[in-house]
Amino acid sequence: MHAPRLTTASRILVAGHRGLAGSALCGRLRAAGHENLVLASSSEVDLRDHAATARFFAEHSPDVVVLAAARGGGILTTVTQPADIISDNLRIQVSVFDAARALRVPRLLFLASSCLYPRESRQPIRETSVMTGALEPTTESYAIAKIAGMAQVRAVREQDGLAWISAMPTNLYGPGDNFHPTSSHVLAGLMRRIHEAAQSGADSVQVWGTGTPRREFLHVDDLAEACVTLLQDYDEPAPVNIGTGRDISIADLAKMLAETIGYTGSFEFDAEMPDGAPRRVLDIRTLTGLGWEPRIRLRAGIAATYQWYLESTALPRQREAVRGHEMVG
Ligand SMILES: NC(=O)C1=CN([C@@H]2O[C@H](COP(=O)(O)OP(=O)(O)OC[C@H]3O[C@@H](n4cnc5c(N)ncnc54)[C@H](OP(=O)(O)O)[C@@H]3O)[C@@H](O)[C@H]2O)C=CC1
Ligand SMILES: C[C@H]1O[C@H](OP(=O)(O)OP(=O)(O)OC[C@H]2O[C@@H](n3cnc4c(=O)[nH]c(N)nc43)[C@H](O)[C@@H]2O)[C@@H](O)[C@@H](O)C1=O
Repeated sequence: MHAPRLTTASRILVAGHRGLAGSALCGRLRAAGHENLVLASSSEVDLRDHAATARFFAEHSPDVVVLAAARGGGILTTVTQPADIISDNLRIQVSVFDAARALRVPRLLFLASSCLYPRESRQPIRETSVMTGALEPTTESYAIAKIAGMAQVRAVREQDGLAWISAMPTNLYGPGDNFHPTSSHVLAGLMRRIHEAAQSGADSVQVWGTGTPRREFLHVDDLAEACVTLLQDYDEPAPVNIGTGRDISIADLAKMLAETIGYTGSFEFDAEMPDGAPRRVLDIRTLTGLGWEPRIRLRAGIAATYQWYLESTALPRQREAVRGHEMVG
């Protein structure tokens, strides 16, 4: 099996190109001269639809596929919508993999997730820990869909000899993130809540859970670079971790966000909300062994993301409010 080279002539289908990861990857590919991108939003092609996905693939005949489309969200989404999450993700994965397999697409990268590791994994988590223990209940349906996706990628690789690979990104953040109050991941959700508290002069901000869980945060531009490294240089059956190898408690993340935003109030921890996994930090030696390393330190990444948030979301909303329009959430 020889993985085809990624060239500027490659037709690269990025599924999920409007999302956090997909948009950063498209930016990275275009910056390197890859203009031959095959893209469709979910309203153009619903990837849960097996027949529509097959037609889309047949029409465009991609050489490379990156599956960055998924139904995801933060801990509250995975707790409250497990049935939608397992069904949509399994269907998206099966449609995309079957369509790519029918065309014998030679190169495919599937983005799984670090949340598929067992809850009590030894830290930092090595790739060999996949399926070695019970899952974290708050993300179980999402994790099982991702594990099934990785199994399908590996099975196609074995049966058909195609150079398909899987990666497991850690918690991502950056420009283009979802800042919705309930469906977002922690960094974007807290950034918005702390920003709004600073604007309104609130004395305290609510933080979900106990603040003790530890997470690892990777800027999405580093993720995009990691995807390119894997497409260029990795062709093994084992899935690869994408992270920073450094973690931080949620309480300390809240403090770092407050320092960036200039918020001087206090935090109230809501222990009624789920904590999720007690700790998740990845062993990234497989990826650093290929020459990739994370470049954006968390404090700098948070500052850049906050700047993006102000420019894209907060300032237009403030201008609307000044003009007397209703503020939209
Ligand atoms: N964000 C994170 O912290 C992490 C993400 N991941 C994984 O990385 C990948 C990318 O995540 P992220 O960028 O955050 O996700 P986003 O939620 O930002 O974007 C997901 C994209 O998937 C597309 N999509 C969803 N459902 C469908 C559908 N039925 N048909 C077609 N397209 C669909 C959406 O397209 P549209 O906009 O057109 O509706 C959207 O742009 C996912 O596989 C995710 O599981 C893994 C670890 C951490
Ligand atoms: C990568 C992985 O990420 C997800 O798992 P998670 O890391 O547990 O998700 P999270 O980012 O939503 O929360 C991290 C921690 O932070 C706490 N927390 C505090 N305050 C807020 C808050 O305001 N919002 C959120 N969302 N969490 C908060 C929260 O209680 C938890 O302890 C998977 O769902 C799945 O989507 C996935 O792939």
